[in-house]
Amino acid sequence: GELKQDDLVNICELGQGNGGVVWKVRHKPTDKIMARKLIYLEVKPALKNQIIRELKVLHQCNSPYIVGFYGAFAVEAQISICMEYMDGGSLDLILKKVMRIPENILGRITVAVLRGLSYLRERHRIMHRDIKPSNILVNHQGEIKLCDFGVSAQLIDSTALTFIGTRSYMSPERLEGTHYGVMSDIWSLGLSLVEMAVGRYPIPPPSTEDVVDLFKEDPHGNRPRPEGYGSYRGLAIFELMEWIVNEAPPTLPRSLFSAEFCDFIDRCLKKSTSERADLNSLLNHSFYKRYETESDNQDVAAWIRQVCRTESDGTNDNNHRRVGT
Ligand SMILES: O=C(NOCCO)c1ccn2cncc2c1Nc1ccc(C2CC2)cc1F
Ligand SMILES: [Mg+2]
Repeated sequence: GELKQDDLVNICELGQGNGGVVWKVRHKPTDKIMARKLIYLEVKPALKNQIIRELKVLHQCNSPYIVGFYGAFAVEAQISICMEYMDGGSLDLILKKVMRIPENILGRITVAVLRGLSYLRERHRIMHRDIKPSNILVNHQGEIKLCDFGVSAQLIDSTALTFIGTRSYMSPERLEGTHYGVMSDIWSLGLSLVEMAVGRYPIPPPSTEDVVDLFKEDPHGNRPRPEGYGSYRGLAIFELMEWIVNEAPPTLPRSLFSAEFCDFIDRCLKKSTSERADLNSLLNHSFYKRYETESDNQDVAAWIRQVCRTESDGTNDNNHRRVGT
């Protein structure tokens, strides 16, 4: 049945994105645990009703690679989007816990994102529009799913001016304001994978010694993160956008990653959309092929357990309390 505010009980806050806050809630009538995103919108009632109507299309968005949807409603100026609770959280938070994500896990993430993008395009004729680590969620079953994609055109229009992220995963053509499409999602995927592989936002690209330093292991096999590690101390947002449009795209260091992974990234991060790989060619790339055969999610489930265990019992040096952002 329809979700309504009075049936939801707050358990704890899961996070604050630009323009939205997400709560872990319990739906009393069904005792179901959900994630409830609240988006503050001062729009005329007609537009609010249109947004809710457009969000209801999410009931038809059923894929193993898309976060489940329970319902959407508006109370005054707040839009609520109630979705599947993913107990492993988003990949940006995971990345803060570990130094970087191993290539085999990035391969499984790549399979899930490409299959999620294909599902959205083939079945719903939409692109994601906001691929980045914080919009890729995982759970303890080892499932990897997409959220926060542009299903409601009116919500996109109503929030276009406020939802500018702090760091840009936007493609050069999108930053230049020319037409863009799912090719822009491919750029964002490439940039997100480089960030998760190296352990820091990749623009401006880390120097070779930066990367060697990022990968230096102490004898115990991992290194506590020094202050400010991973948190982006570089360019201001406008300089960053200029860099993306004018400078060469980031690449992966070939000495630390497989040739297939490096090639996959290079094809995603072509600045010219005509040279950039499209969805179908990536679904035939050797890097994707290497991981698409996995029949279950046990490898990811084991990794998530290990990451969450180290965070809880603090066995891992990675968990030194980090100051700064
Ligand atoms: O939340 C968003 N941006 O995040 C910025 C604010 O933290 C956005 C943006 C544009 N959108 C256009 N239509 C929807 C959304 C949308 N939210 C959203 C989309 C899909 C789902 C699926 C059920 C999983 C959940 C969602 F919350
Ligand atoms: Mg988000």
